[in-house]
Amino acid sequence: MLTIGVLALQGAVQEHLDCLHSLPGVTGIAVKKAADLNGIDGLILPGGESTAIGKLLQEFQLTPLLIAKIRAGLPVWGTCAGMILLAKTIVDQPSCHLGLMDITVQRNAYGSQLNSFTTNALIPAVSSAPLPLVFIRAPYVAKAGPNVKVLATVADKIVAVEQGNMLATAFHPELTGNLEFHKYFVAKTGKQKITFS
Ligand SMILES: NC(=O)CC[C@H](N)C(=O)O
Repeated sequence: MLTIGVLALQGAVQEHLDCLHSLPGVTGIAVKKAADLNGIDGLILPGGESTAIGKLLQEFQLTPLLIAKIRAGLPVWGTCAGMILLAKTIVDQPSCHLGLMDITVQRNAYGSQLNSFTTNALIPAVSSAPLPLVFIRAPYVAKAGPNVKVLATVADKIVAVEQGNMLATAFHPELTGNLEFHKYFVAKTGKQKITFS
């Protein structure tokens, strides 16, 4: 059984847990405090509001611990606000949060909540069929370093990236009913014991 944590300070936590629980051989747990990080095989940083999540990480003294665990190789996947938390640089902001991924992100890059949209894209690394992508006050990657693999672009903007043990998507696979991205991340935890049909 693989255990995947979902950072549960704010945002779309339950939606990710529901997706994880629908995968055979996978259990999802809500991560609220340092002790919850023990024994997890991977961690999802959900969408929500990156400033709020960043503040709560500081308040609960989780920032240095998370940085250390991810640097040590803990597989992590940031969705939307989670992508912003992972970024080394945030456009027009003097500081970052975890600052681990070699990407520059533009927050709210598509406008306000009203400009949220859904589209489909083929992401060959993840699935042979086009995947539904939901963008909600989403960021995009304005710049990616040489060690960053671009997994997906939409209208020439980078929206999914991978760097070693880190995966980040500007969109929300947990809101689509399509589990391909969750399967991809679970497989990425390195324990390929699980093969999904
Ligand atoms: N859906 C999301 O996670 C939105 C992210 C949010 N706009 C932020 O900047 O933190």
